[in-house]
Amino acid sequence: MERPGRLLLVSELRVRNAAYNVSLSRSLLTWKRRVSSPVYHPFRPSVCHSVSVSEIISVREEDEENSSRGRDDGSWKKIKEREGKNCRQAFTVMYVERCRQHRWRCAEVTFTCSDVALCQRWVSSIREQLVTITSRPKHLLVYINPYGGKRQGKRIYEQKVAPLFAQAGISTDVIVTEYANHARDHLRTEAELKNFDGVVCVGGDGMFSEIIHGLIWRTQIDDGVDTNCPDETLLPCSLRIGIIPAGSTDCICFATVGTNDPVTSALHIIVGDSQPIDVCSVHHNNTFLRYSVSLLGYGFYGDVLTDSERKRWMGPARYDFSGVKMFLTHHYYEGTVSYLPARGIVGTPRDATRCRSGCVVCQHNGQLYSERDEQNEMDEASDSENDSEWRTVRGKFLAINAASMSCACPRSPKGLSPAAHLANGTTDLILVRKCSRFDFLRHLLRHTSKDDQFDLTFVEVHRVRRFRFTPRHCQSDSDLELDLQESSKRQIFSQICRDHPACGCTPTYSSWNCDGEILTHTAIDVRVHCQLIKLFARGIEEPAVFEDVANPCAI
Ligand SMILES: CCCCCCCCCCCCC/C=C/[C@@H](O)[C@H](COP(=O)(O)O)NC(=O)CCCCC
Ligand SMILES: Nc1ncnc2c1ncn2[C@@H]1O[C@H](COP(=O)(O)OP(=O)(O)O)[C@@H](O)[C@H]1O
Ligand SMILES: [Ca+2]
Repeated sequence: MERPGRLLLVSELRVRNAAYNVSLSRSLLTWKRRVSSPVYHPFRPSVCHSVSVSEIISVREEDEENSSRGRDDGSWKKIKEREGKNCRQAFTVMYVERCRQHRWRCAEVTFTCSDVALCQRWVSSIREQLVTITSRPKHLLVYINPYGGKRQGKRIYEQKVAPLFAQAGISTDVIVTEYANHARDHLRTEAELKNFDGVVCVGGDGMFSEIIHGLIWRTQIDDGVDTNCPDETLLPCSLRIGIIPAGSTDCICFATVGTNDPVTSALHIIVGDSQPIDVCSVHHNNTFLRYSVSLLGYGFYGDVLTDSERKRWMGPARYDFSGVKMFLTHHYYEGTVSYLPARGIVGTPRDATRCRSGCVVCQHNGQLYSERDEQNEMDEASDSENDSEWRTVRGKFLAINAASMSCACPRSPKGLSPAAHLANGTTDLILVRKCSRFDFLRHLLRHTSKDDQFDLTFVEVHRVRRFRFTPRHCQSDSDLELDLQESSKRQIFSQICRDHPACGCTPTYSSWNCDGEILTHTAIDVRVHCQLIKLFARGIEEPAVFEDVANPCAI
């Protein structure tokens, strides 16, 4: 709990019908019920509330108009009734209240006082403090995908988010997209970005992906960066991005906020949170393909996505249907994965610690203390040049997943890589080798339980800065010769399979699932760009310490 510092204002005000000592400092607004009797009363807890100024959404003076209309909760009406016609002055403070499971709500408290001037002084003092918070956005560009998830994006925005933005004094330009890539192309070519303090997307991971593609492209083009070159250092985007979850998985929102709740996301935007995020660039033969911030998955997750796109009419349930189907199909894919292990970093994918709000590892870009200075001097391109560092794994895989964040979502609350960091400049490369259906099910089920999904002989995980994948049929001749023996065996079986298509013979290629969008190429070169973008988020908060909950004013 923050200490209040020098008090700016202290008064005795009333909340409902009780007298409170109310104080305002630069960091805290506190209201504590006055105790009429000095005798200690063990069964009447001292009622004391404290709100960080940074989490006050707004303050409004209650006026005649409000009182005659009667607000939704009727609180001012009740005050008027209690106080009679000779009414008192009142003001209402709206602030963030934490609920269960990382949800935030907008709570209100109405203070009354007998003196008009005092009431106005309170309102203006609180407003003055809010104005000093420069990280809060004032103008936002909002894109709504009306087609994602359960097709509720527009309703969610209009009913749950727009009223909160209005209350917080945020003005918006809203665009409801009319086709796929509308938002991306608008950001690339039309949007007057200098007029905005941030961009908000209402939709799923695919909609978020459109926004980052537009913003990253715009930032690089403005500075003449060649995005087709995988070794180019990309420039970070200055505008923050807010995600109002209205998609099917909403993994990026869940993994950065801890819940998929539109009101919580709106409040994180209003208070001006900022969370840097790593971005992977995906190239094929020196041609840029896509960016990814959460999952790049080949094999199982690629197949689930491809199959589920044909069943969009099912809504989010399509993933469950295709998930079960692809699990039963049990396809594996051959290829070569090469990766550049992340050196000189804090942590491994097998750590018990988690990336949480204010993560110290991410604050230092994942670098060890001793390595930071060296890192500053290091030319990042040398990563790709130092071939001795690259490692190669060849084999048959059920899944190849690169998780640049935990990829937590309601289906898997701890995610594909629970210890992954949001902003340490690495991605966790998870290789699931061909195994029995039973073993693969054990691995998958561990995404939903406390058990370690990596503690299996056929699973390996590496924290990397860069990796490449080549499917077997794209490998060089010399590579292929190594597999000659096995190949002749396969030819016999593939003939049998052509004759009996129902035998379930595995296809040659899968597709890459790139944040929920299908990639057009299978051979890819992936590189992590540390903290390329920023979200209106703060990472998942640890649950409040018991002491603070029980006694919020114990400071
Ligand atoms: C048979 C038991 C299976 C239990 C497996 C549970 C594992 C679930 C892990 C899910 C990780 C999801 C990573 C996130 C990917 C999203 O970017 C992507 C697109 O999201 P959106 O645009 O919001 O729809 N979602 C998916 O690819 C869905 C994967 C679902 C797999 C079952
Ligand atoms: N107006 C639109 N009509 C059709 N597709 C759209 C529209 N706007 C965005 N899209 C595309 O919809 C796809 C799914 O969006 P997304 O927000 O990820 O929802 P979901 O989570 O249900 O997949 C994305 O590929 C996105 O580019
Ligand atoms: Ca999607």
